[in-house]
This record gives sequence, C-alpha cells and structure tokens, in this order.
Amino acid sequence: MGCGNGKVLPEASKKGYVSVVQSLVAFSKARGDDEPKKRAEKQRSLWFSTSVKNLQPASNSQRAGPHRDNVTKYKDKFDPRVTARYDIRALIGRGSFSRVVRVEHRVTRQPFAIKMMEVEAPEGRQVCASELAVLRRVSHSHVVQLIEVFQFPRRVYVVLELATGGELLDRVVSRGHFTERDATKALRMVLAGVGHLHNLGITHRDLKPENLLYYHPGADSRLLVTDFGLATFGGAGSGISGPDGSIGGDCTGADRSWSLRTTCGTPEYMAPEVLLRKPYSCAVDMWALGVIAYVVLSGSMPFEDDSRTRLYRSIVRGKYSFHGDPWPSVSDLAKDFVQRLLPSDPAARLTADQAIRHPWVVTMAAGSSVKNLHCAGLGRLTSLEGGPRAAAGQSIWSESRTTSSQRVPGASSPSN
Ligand SMILES: Nc1ncnc2c1ncn2[C@@H]1O[C@H](COP(=O)(O)OP(=O)(O)OP(=O)(O)O)[C@@H](O)[C@H]1O
Repeated sequence: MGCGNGKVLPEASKKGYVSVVQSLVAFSKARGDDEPKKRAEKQRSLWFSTSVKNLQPASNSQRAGPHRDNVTKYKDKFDPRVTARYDIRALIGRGSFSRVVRVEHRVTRQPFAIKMMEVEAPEGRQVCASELAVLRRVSHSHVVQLIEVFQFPRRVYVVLELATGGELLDRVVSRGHFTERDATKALRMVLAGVGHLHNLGITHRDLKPENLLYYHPGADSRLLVTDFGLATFGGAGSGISGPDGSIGGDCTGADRSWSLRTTCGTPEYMAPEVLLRKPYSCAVDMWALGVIAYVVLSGSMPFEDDSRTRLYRSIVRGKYSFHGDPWPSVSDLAKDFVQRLLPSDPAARLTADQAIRHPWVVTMAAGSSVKNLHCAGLGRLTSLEGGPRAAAGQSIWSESRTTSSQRVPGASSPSN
C-alpha cells in the first residue's frame, strides 16, 4: 500500500523525500513498533531459506507468522460495529498504515478481507482517502472490489473481496515453471484492470508484482490489481475530483495529459519522468508494467542497484539489457513488448489498450507455447523477494502536484 519507510535514505537530500520519510519514521515510532523493518526481515529470511528446487512460497497468512496467534489481540482493536457484522478470522498482513485481516460475514459466512486503516496521522489519512476514492469508483473483474466501508475518526475499515491465491511472483515461483503463455495470461489480466483505471482517469502509481493478487489458488484464477494508496486521478477533461482535489480525465489515447507531479512509487518500478520530477501521466503505470513484464519473463529486475542513486541513474538513462539467461530463449515478440513499455519518452510507450493488442499478447493467447522460462530465472525470483522487494521495494511518495502540459523528451532502447 501507500507509503514507504526510512529505507528511502539515499534520496534524503531531496527536500520532498526528507519530510515524508521523517514523518513516516516518526509515525512508525509513535505507533511503538518497527513493523516495516521486521516485516522486511521476515520476508528476507523466508525467501533466503527457500531452495530453488523446492519452492514453497509463503501464503499471506503464513507471512503474518506469529501475528496469527494474536488474532484475539487484533479483534479487540476492531470497532464493535464492525465485529457485530464480521467475524475476524486471521491476520493476513500489515502495511504502513494498515492491517489486513480475513473475516467472515456473520450471516452469510462469506469470506472477505478487511483493511483497517489508521487515519489519525495526515499520511494515513491521505493514503486512505486515495484508496477509497478509487475503490468507490471502480468496478472491474481485475480490480479488487470494495464491499463496504466503516468510517470512524481514528480508523477506517475497508471491506474488500478476499484474494486467497497469493501474489503474482509467488505463483510463478511455486509452479516451478513459467511459460510465455503464462506470462501473457497474467499480463492480459493486469492490462485489462489497468486499462479500466486509465479509462477512468486513474493512475495507480505503485504497480508492482506484490500488488497483483490472485483471487483464488486455482490455475484459472482472476488476477486483481490492488492497493490504491498512491493512486490518483490524473489528466484533464473528465472533471472527476481526486482525493487531493486533482482533476481526472481519460488517459487512454496518444494525447495523454501531463498533469501529475508527486514523486511516488516503488524505486525499482518508477518511471524516469517521475524521478526527473517532470509532469507525468498514467504512462508511468505502463513503465511499471514493462518492469513487471521483464521480471516475470526473466526472474530478474531490469534496473537494480544497491545504491539508490545509481538505480535512479540507470532508470533515467533507460539502460537495461536482454543479456544472460533466460533471454536467449525468450521470443523476439516478448522482448518487443517489453521494449515498447520501457522507452524513456512516455509518449512513446504503449497505452494499456495498445499493449493488450500487442502481437505477443494476442498470439500467445491463441497459441500453445509451453516453453519454460528457465529455472535459472525462477531462482532469481527468490533473491528478488529477499532483495529489492524486502530491502528496498517499498513505496515512497513525496511532494506536491501541479498542472502542466509539458511532454518529456528523450527515448531509450535496451542494450541487446
Ligand atoms: N483484498 C485482499 N485480499 C487478500 N490479501 C490482501 C488484500 N488486500 C491486501 N492484502 C494483503 O494484506 C497485506 C497488507 O496489505 P496492505 O495493502 O495493507 O499493505 P502493503 O501494500 O503490503 O504495505 P504498504 O502499506 O507498506 O505499502 C499484503 O500482504 C497484501 O497482499
């Protein structure tokens, strides 16, 4: 979900980051815990102890680990008006400003997820407002569905459809094999969900594999776009008001509007124009999808560096490569798809509607390619989980927004 933590340090010289990072650290201390750190450590040890041959990804509830035994403790924190309607069953996980629990409706016995959001601090309030503004507006089979909301001064309880199928990468790893067909199947669902958001003038701004959840564990499960804590209504024209007063608009055609300026996202998935603090559009989501496509195809990150400064530099330069395994066995069409999502010039990137019609996506859907994308790639996913995701792959956000109609110049191509 929403905001990051104190790990966003190399960028501390940038004014906006400092204030947000400091306030988040202060918020975390005020809560009396160092949860993000603990969570990252837990994930790291979980994944590093997993062998490539016997990949058993942890379910959300396993990740909660010891917290599971503390359900009673969390039950007490829930407002009685919520527990009168829903039976709290288990803790699924925690975000920077939230706890997510599995619940059962007391009458229908239907399972749901409840995201309990702390809204006392301004950051939590803003994340919650973004999340609700989007969820209340969206209804799509590939976007997590809002059921109902209980709003109180200190806490907001967001009842959501329950996703039990795990995260995108968990599934890639747990199956032990992954084909281009599997990749296009997953990407088609994400593109459908993201295309719907963009049609409504919504930019997600934090697309990454952890925010893509399967509805159920079966092979035919829907994949859901989740976590709208950083989402915004960007663009111009439709007059939809975002939680922060921004004006939304259609973001689907070549004539995208360039009106957002807030620096936010998860470093490894951030588009160059965001890092350069240029006005940007929903094309930043398409960049993130390019990174996601690269990851599911290869098990490695296109842009990765322990130093955040160097990471940002490589993103801004648009330098990534198709060297090493499994790229020689990946089809040219798949590489073309990635390339068309990762030009530095956002105007040159495919839109969601164009991407879903890309020949790779279309032909793979119709075809029967079952070529495995190498166990080597899958092995790297385990270290990815312990690496950028756990150590640095946290969302960050800062700064203000303005309206502008500037376009961002410059294109890039990968070194093949
Ligand atoms: N509808 C849902 N069904 C099942 N699990 C969910 C659902 N929504 C969120 N989760 C899981 O709950 C956990 C916490 O999610 P949440 O969105 O609150 O925070 P986050 O994105 O993990 O962290 P942060 O807030 O720091 O970005 C995650 O493991 C997430 O996958």
